[in-house]
Amino acid sequence: MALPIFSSQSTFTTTQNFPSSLHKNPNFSVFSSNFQSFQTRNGKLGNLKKRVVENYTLRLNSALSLEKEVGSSGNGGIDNREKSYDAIVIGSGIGGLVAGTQLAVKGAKVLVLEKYVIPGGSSGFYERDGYTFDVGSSVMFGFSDKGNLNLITQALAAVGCEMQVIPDPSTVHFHLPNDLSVRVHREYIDFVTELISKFPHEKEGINKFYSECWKIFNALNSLELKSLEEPLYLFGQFFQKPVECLTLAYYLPQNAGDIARKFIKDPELLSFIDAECFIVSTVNALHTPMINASMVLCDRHFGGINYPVGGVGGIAKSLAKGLLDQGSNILYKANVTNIILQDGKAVGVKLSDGREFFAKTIISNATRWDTFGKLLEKQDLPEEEKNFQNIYVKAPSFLSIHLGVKANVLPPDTDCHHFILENDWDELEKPYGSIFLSIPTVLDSSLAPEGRHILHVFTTSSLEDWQGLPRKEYEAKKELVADGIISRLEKKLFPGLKSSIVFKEIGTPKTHRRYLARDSGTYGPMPRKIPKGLLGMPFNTTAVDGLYCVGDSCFPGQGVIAVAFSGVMCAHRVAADIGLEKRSPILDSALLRTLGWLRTLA
Ligand SMILES: NC(=O)c1ccc[n+]([C@@H]2O[C@H](COP(=O)([O-])OP(=O)(O)OC[C@H]3O[C@@H](n4cnc5c(N)ncnc54)[C@H](O)[C@@H]3O)[C@@H](O)[C@H]2O)c1
Ligand SMILES: CC(C)=CCC/C(C)=C/C=C/C(C)=C/C=C/C(C)=C/C=C/C=C(C)/C=C/C=C(C)/C=C/C=C(\C)CCC=C(C)C
Repeated sequence: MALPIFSSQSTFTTTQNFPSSLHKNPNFSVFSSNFQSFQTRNGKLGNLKKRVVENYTLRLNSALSLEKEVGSSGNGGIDNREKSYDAIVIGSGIGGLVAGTQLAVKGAKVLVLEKYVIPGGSSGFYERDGYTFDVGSSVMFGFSDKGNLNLITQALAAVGCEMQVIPDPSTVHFHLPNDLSVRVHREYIDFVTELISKFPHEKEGINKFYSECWKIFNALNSLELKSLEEPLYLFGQFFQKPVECLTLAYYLPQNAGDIARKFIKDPELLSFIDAECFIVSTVNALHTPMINASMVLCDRHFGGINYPVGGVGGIAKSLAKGLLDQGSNILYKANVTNIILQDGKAVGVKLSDGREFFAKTIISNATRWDTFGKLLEKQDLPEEEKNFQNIYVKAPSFLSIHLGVKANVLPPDTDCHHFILENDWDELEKPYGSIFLSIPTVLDSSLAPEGRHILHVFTTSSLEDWQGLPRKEYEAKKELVADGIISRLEKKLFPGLKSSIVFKEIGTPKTHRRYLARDSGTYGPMPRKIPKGLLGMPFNTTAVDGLYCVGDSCFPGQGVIAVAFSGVMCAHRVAADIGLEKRSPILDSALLRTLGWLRTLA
C-alpha cells in the first residue's frame, strides 16, 4: 500500500511503501515470528468464531495482511524485565499514538501495547469484499495545513509523515424536524447566509453567537498548544498572549447553550444549536463546553474538514510507522490486564499472556473507567477519580451499520456527512432518536469497488439493550433494529436504498465494547448534569505516581482532534517528569494542587 502524503491541493502520492519500509526496520524479523504465532492461533480463533458468531470480526486472513501492513513488532522473546522503557502506552488509539510519537521524537524510548491486531482503536479501519470501512469517526477536524490547531497534521509531521487529504465542501448536512435542512458549507459566509435565510428574524443573534465562537477559536489558534499542567509553559503563554489566555480562562467554565441563549430567542434555532453540539459531544448545547463548541464550529471553516485519502485508518497506520521509525516499539495482540505498582508508583504492566513490561512512566489510553476499574488492583478510587465519576458518566454506545450500496441510489451532489432527526426535537438525545450518516466514497471512491458507495450509519444505543439475549435473538434483533434505521434513511433521503444494498454489517454496543475495549462500548464521557464547561475535566496526571491517562476521558474530551490534543499535553507533562523537558518541581506541585482544587469547583 502506498503511503499517502498531505497536500491541500490533493492528488499525488509518494512511492514510499509500508511493507518495503518495514524490511528496513530492525523489528522486521521479530515481526515474522509474531506472524507465525498468529497463524497458530488462527485455528483457535476459527473455533471460537463458530461459537461466537460475531459478524464484526476482522476476517483473519485480512487481519494477517493488515498486521503486515502496520508493522507489528511482536515480542520476539525479549527479556522484558531487562528492557525498561521511558514510557509504556496502553492502547494505540489516536490519543495513545500521539502521546507515544511525541515522546519518541523528544528522545524517549516508548513501548505501545495494543490489544487488537492493528492500531487506531475507534479511528481504525477494516476491510471486506473490496470495501475499506472507517470503524468510527470520519469527520476530521485539525487536518489542514494552517494555524496552530491542525493537530492531526502536526502529529503526523512530527514523525515525518504527510497524508494526502480531500477537502470536504461541507461538514455536515442537517435534516431536521419541520423540514429544516441546513448544509454547513466549508465557507463560513455561505453557512451563515444559509442559516440566516432559514431564520431571517434572528440574523443578529446568529452573527453574535458565531462571532463569540470565533473570538474563542482565534484565541486558541494563537497559542502554542502544550500541557496546561506544566507551569513554565502555562505562565510563558500567559506572558506572551495575556488577552488570549484570559479569554480562554473566562470561557473555560461556560457552556455553549447559555451563550446561545444570550443572543438567540427562537426555540427552533436554539434546537438547531443543540443539534450542532450534539453531533460533537453527544449532549445538547447546555451541556457542551463553549471552548469545545467553538473549536469545532470554527475549525470546520478555518481549516475545513479534510478526509485522508485511503481512509481514516491511514492516520493511525502512519503514526504507528512513525513511532517505529523513531526507534520506539509497538506490540499488537498485547492485552494489558494489570498496571503493576511498586510502593504506590506505577512501574510496569502485565499482559493477559503473563508477559510483564517495565517503564519509568505508564500512560493509559484506555478510558478512565477501564483504567481505574479494571487495570489497577481493586482499591479505593482516588478522590480525583471519584470527582471525575461524579461529574461525568459514560455516554451511551452506538449501533453501527456499514453498508455497500449500488452507486446509483445516491442523488448527484450528495454530501459526505448527514445528520437526520425527522420529526421531533425531543428525540435528539434518545437512543436511536437521530441518525449519523457518512458516505466517505463521495470524497474517495477508492474505498469501494467500482459502481459502489459506502454508507456508514450510526445511532446511539446502550449496552443494556443488547445484554442477556440468546445468540439467535441477538442476531434477529440486530437485523430488526438495523432494518428500522435503514427504512428511515430510505424514507428521508434515498428512495430505493434497501434494494440497492449489496453488503451489510451491523455492530452493536457489545461489538464496540469487545473490539474497542471501551467499558460498556461507551462513546466517551458525558456530563451527568449541567457541567461548568471544561472545568471538571481531568488532565493527564493521575493520583497514582507515574500513571498518566490520555484519550477522551481526559481534557478536552471526545473527538479525534480532542484526543490528539490530550496526547500532546500528556507527552509534554511526561517528558518534563522524566527530564526531557524543562520543569520546576516547586511550581509543578503548586499548579497541580491548584488545578485539582479548581476541578472540585465543577
Ligand atoms: N463512532 C465513533 O466515531 C467513535 C466511537 C467511540 C469513540 N470515538 C472517538 O474516538 C476517539 C477515542 O480515541 P482514544 O484515543 O481515546 O481511544 P480509542 O478508544 O480510540 O483507542 C483506545 C485503544 O486502546 C486499546 N486498549 C484499550 N484497553 C487496552 C488494554 N487493556 N490493553 C491494550 N490495549 C488496550 C484499544 O484496543 C484501542 O485500540 C475519540 O475521538 C472518541 O470521541 C468515536
Ligand atoms: C488551565 C487554566 C485553569 C487556565 C488556562 C487558560 C487557558 C490557557 C486555557 C486553554 C485552554 C485550551 C488550550 C483548550 C483547548 C481546547 C481544545 C483544543 C478543544 C478541542 C476540542 C475538540 C472537539 C470537541 C472535537 C470534537 C470532534 C468530534 C466529536 C467530531 C465528531 C464529529 C461527528 C461525530 C460529526 C457527526 C458525524 C456525522 C456523520 C454527521
